[in-house]
Amino acid sequence: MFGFNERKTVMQIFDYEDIQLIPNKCIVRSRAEVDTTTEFGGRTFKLPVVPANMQTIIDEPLAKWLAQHDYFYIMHRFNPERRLAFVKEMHQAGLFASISVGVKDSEFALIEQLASADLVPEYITIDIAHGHAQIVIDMIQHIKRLLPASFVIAGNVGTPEGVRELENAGADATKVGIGPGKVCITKLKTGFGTGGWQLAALRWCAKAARKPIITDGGIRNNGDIAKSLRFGATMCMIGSLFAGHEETPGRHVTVDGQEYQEYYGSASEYQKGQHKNVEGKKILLPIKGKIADTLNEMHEDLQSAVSYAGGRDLAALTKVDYVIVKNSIFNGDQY
Ligand SMILES: NC(=O)C1=CN([C@@H]2O[C@H](COP(=O)(O)OP(=O)(O)OC[C@H]3O[C@@H](n4cnc5c(N)ncnc54)[C@H](OP(=O)(O)O)[C@@H]3O)[C@@H](O)[C@H]2O)C=CC1
Ligand SMILES: Nc1nc2c(ncn2[C@@H]2O[C@H](COP(=O)(O)O)[C@@H](O)[C@H]2O)c(=O)[nH]1
Repeated sequence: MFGFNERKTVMQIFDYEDIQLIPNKCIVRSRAEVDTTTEFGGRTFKLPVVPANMQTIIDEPLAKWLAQHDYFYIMHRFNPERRLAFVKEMHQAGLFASISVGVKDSEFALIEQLASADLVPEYITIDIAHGHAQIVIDMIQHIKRLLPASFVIAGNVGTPEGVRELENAGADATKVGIGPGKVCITKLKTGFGTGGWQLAALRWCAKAARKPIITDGGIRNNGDIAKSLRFGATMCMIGSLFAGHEETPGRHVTVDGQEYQEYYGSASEYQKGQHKNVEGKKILLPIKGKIADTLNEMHEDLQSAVSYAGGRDLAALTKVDYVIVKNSIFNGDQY
């Protein structure tokens, strides 16, 4: 499958399910030798993975647990009044603070309040559906002016032009993915986005990027993490694979004797409390057990992937050959 980029040159269009990576000769005696750590924003994390900054995926106790165990986290922005105290509490506990902001006037004011209180979050993520926007550029510059030591992640975008503009404005990393999420309906409601070709969009954006990219949405299997690194991601933001754990905060519901957890979009009516500009839905996922077990399995699968790549750390994944085996648009999702 082929499409055209902005310069009208032909590019290949594919998604996670369409790609298979090609093995190289193994150079480790055991997968346990493989190092899956990654450096991001001046810290080293155990995995190139971050749970989505959504209300049914992360809360403050889980954020604290992730930081204590050397995983990257981004706290969501849906308890806006808690963020100042959250930064203070994380710092008092000797942990890094990583918060999300929007772009409303009150969010610009929050940055001013943090600066006046001399509270400097190590990471600030600007979390907007359509991140290729002047208001996001304004917010990046506002943060860089008042909190220059914070590492700023800006998004979401879906084009090289979006990546470059946010980087040029001062973003330290960009987040790529418009509409590939499991509970996303943007592609159906608006006709726009990277849903169905997120991996190709990542590749397209990564070719233009000079700073790290977080790929966001569409990861359905642990092998998709290795594929994301192959096509240019430094980090993978994941919602649905983390939804439904004992520690994730979605409400539990019982249907026909089976226990489920809610996973809903940040632009769903469940998040917003009203049916306005809805671009997200709610699904129920069976309870999966402990998040530590899922992270451990991701670690093992990624170690195995690196061994297939013929290396001993994540850099090996960035160079492997691949084949495109098929193509489909919905990535297994239904409206
Ligand atoms: N990654 C993705 O594909 C998507 C993610 N989301 C998530 O949903 C949450 C809510 O996002 P968002 O609605 O941006 O947050 P906000 O409600 O904070 O809106 C962002 C601001 O941008 C304006 N805006 C203009 N055009 C758009 C547009 N096409 N989409 C969104 N805002 C627009 C909004 O004004 P006004 O409301 O008046 O238009 C508002 O002032 C976020 O957590 C986001 O990550 C939502 C959709 C897609
Ligand atoms: N279009 C929408 N996208 C959303 C919404 N809420 C969150 N998201 C995005 O999805 C990913 C998680 O994707 P997954 O495939 O791993 O489940 C998340 O990080 C957001 O970028 C929404 O309401 N609409």
